[in-house]
Amino acid sequence: MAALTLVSGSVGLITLQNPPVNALSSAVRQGIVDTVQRAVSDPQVKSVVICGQNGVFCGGADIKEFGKTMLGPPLVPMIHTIEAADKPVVAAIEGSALGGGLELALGCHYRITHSKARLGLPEVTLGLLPAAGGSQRLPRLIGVPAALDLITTGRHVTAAEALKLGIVDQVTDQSTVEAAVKFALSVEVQSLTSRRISTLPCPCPADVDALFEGVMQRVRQRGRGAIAPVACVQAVQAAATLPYAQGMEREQELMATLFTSGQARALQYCFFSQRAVSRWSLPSGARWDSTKPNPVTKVAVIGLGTMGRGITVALVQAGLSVVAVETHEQQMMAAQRAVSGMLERLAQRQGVPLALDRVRFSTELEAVADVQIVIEAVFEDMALKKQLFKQLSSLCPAETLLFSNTSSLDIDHLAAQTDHPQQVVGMHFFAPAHIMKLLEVVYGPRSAPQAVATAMELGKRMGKVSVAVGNCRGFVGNRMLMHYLEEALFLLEEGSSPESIDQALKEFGFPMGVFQMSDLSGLDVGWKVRKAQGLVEPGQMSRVRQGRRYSPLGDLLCEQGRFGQKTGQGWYLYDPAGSRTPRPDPWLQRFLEQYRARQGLVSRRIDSEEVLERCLYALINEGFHILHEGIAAGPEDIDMIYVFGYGWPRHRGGPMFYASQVGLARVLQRLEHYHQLHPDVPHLQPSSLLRQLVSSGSPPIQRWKEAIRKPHSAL
Ligand SMILES: CC(C)(COP(=O)(O)OP(=O)(O)OC[C@H]1O[C@@H](n2cnc3c(N)ncnc32)[C@H](O)[C@@H]1OP(=O)(O)O)[C@@H](O)C(=O)NCCC(=O)NCCSC(=O)C[C@@H](O)CCCCCCCCCCCCC(=O)O
Repeated sequence: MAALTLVSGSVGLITLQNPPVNALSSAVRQGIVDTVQRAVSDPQVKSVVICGQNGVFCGGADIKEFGKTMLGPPLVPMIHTIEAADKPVVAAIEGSALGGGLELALGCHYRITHSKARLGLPEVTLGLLPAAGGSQRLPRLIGVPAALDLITTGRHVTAAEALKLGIVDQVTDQSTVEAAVKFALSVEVQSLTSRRISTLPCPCPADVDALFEGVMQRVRQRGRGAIAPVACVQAVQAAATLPYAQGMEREQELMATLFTSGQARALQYCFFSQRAVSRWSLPSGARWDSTKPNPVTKVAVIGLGTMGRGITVALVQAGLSVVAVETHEQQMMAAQRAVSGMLERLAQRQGVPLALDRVRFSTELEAVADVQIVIEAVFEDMALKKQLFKQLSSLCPAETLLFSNTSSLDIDHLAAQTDHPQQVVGMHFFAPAHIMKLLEVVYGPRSAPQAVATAMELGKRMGKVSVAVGNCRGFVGNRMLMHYLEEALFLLEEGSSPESIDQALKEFGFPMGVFQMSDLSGLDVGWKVRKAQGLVEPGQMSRVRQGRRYSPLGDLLCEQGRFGQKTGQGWYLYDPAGSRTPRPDPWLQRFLEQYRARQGLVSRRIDSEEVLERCLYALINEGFHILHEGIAAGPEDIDMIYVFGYGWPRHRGGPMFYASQVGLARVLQRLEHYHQLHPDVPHLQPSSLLRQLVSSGSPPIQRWKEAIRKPHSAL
C-alpha cells in the first residue's frame, strides 16, 4: 500500500506502507501507481517526495511473490511513469534502498539519503539481476566499472559511498523526509531534462571491451558455476553498447532465464532459511519467542590456541568485555601478541578505534569468577575438558553459563561434571572463529532453554549464523561430513585419484575438494578421532573394522608423517611445507597402486557422476537420519550449516535442498543401487525418512517437517 498526503502546501508525499521493509508487493505497486497518478494530475501538487514507513525506504521486490502468479502492475512501467512525470520526484531514502527499492529511487529525479542508510542492488545474491531498469540506469548514472562492481557483487554501500559514486544527490543527518521536502520545494521550477537517467548516455572507459572480458573472467571464477553474476555482466554490457530501449529488452530477456532457474530458487531459499534458523525450537517445546536470553556484558574464554584466539577477537568485536585465560605463561604471552595483532589489523581495515582495553589476559582460572559466560576452548580432549568443567562448577556462581567449544565431544558428559548441568551448552565454532559465519549451538537434554537462548543471542551479536542442534557424535555438520570423507576414500581404493575426486567436487561448486580440505585442516585431526573411536590399528591393512567397511588409507598416510599442508605432504605435495598450492604427488599414485595390489583390488575408471553421487548422497542420507532423530529441527538448519560452515555452494541451496531438486526418488534409487553394490557400507542404506517421504509423493522441502513426527535427542 501507499498513502498520499499534501505537505508544505505543494509537495505530494507518497509513503510506502508494507512493514517490515516496505517490499514492493502487488498491493504496494498498485498503491504507487495510484498515488503517483493522483499527484501528477493534482494541480496543487508541484513536486513529489517518495518515502517509506518506519524508517525504511524499500527492501525491493517482494521475494515471497516470486514463483507465484505475478499479480498487480509490473515494476518497469511503474518506474517509467515516475521518471516521465513533468513534476520533480524526490526519493527520501532512510534505512535501506535495495534491489527494486533502489531501482524505484533511480527512476526518481533526485535522491536524498540519511547518513545511516544502505543502498545496493543485491539481486545477484538471489540468483537474479536488477530487472526493473537497474542494470540499465545505474551504469548511466555512475559509469560502467562502478556499476559492474555493485551489480555483480550485490554489495550494499553506505550513504557516504553512494554520494561519492554519484548515486545520491544529498546526505542528511536530520529528518530525511523534511530534507527531501525542502529539496523538492527548491527544484519545483527546474528543468527535468538532465534528471531522467534513462535518457543519459552510458559513460564508458576507453578499454571497455577489456574491462568486460576481465570482469567476466573474475565472476566466472568467483561464482563457481553461479549463472546470475554472468547474466549481470551481460546486462551491464547491454547498457554500455545498446540504446536504452534495447538494453531494457536484453535485461528482461536475461531476467526471464534467471527468474525460473533452480539457482534462483536455491538462493531465495537460502535467504529465508538464514532468517528461519534464528527461530529455534527444542524438542521440549521451548522456543525462541518464549525464552529470554540472559543479559551479557562480560565473557571469559579459556584456552588461547587458534580457536580461543579467534573467539576472543569475535567477542571483542561484538563489543563485549573479555577475560582471556591461558594457564601457561609463555602461551598466554604469545596469545596476547596474536590477539592484539588481529584486533589492530581489523581496526585498521574497518577504520574503527582499537578496542584492546576490552580484553584482560590472565594465567589464573580464578579470573573467570565474575563473568556471565565462560567459553571453554581448550584442546579437544574429553578428560581435559571434564576436569575443567568440574573446576568451573566449583569456581563460578550457579548462574554462570558454561559453554564448550567442541567439534564433536559429548556435551552431556561435560554437563554431568557440573552441579548445574542446565547451564551447559556446546558452541561449535569454525576456524578461523572470528571470520567463519557458522556457529552450531549444541543443546543436551538437560540444557536450559535460557542457556540456549543466550548462546543463540551471543552468536547473533558476534555476527554468526547460529543454528541450534541436538547432541550427538559430530553434531550435524561433522556427523554428515564423516560419510562424505569415507566415500571419497572408498573411491580412491576402487581406482580414483585425489585430483579427479577433488575436480568433480570443485566443478559442483565447492571451493576445494575433499582431499585438499583434509590437507588444509590436517590429516592428524581425523586420525586422533578415529584412534579415540578404537578404529586405528597401526600398520594394519584390514578393510573391515567394527563390522563395517573401513579404509585405512588416511591412517597409513599419518603413520608416514604426512599430515597435509603443514608437513608439506598429505594427499598432495606442498612445496615448501605450509604452502597452499597442492601439486599431484607421484609417490601417492605409486602408494595407491601398491595398496590396491596388496588388497587384491582391481582398479576401475570412476566418472564424476559416481563421485558426486557417492560422496553427496552419503552425506545427504545422514542428513535424513539427523532430521528423523530430531537432532536438527528442519532441513533449513542442515542446509545453513553446510552453506555457512562447509563451503556448500549457496546457489545449490544446501544438501537437503539439493536432494529435493535432484528429486527424492532419484536419490533413494541411487542410494539403493550403491548399497546393493556395497552392502558392507551402512551409510549407503537409505534412511527410513527418505523412504517415507518418497512413498508420500516427495513433498516440497517446506513440508518435510510434517513427516517427522517425534523429534528427540539421540543420547
Ligand atoms: C532490507 C534488509 C536489509 C533488512 O534487514 P533486517 O536485518 O532489518 O531485517 P531482516 O532481513 O530480518 O528482514 C525482516 C523480514 O523482512 C523480510 N524481507 C526482507 N526483505 C524482503 C523482500 N525484499 N521481500 C520479502 N520479504 C523480505 C525478511 O524475510 C524478514 O522476514 P522473515 O519472516 O523471513 O524473518 C534485509 O531484509 C534484506 O537484505 N532484504 C533483501 C533485499 C533484497 O535482496 N532485495 C532485492 C529483492 S529482488 C528485486 O528487487 C528484484 C528487482 O530488481 C526486479 C524485479 C522485477 C521482477 C520482474 C519479474 C519478471 C520476471 C519475468 C520472468 C518471466 C518468466 C516466465 O514466466 O516466462
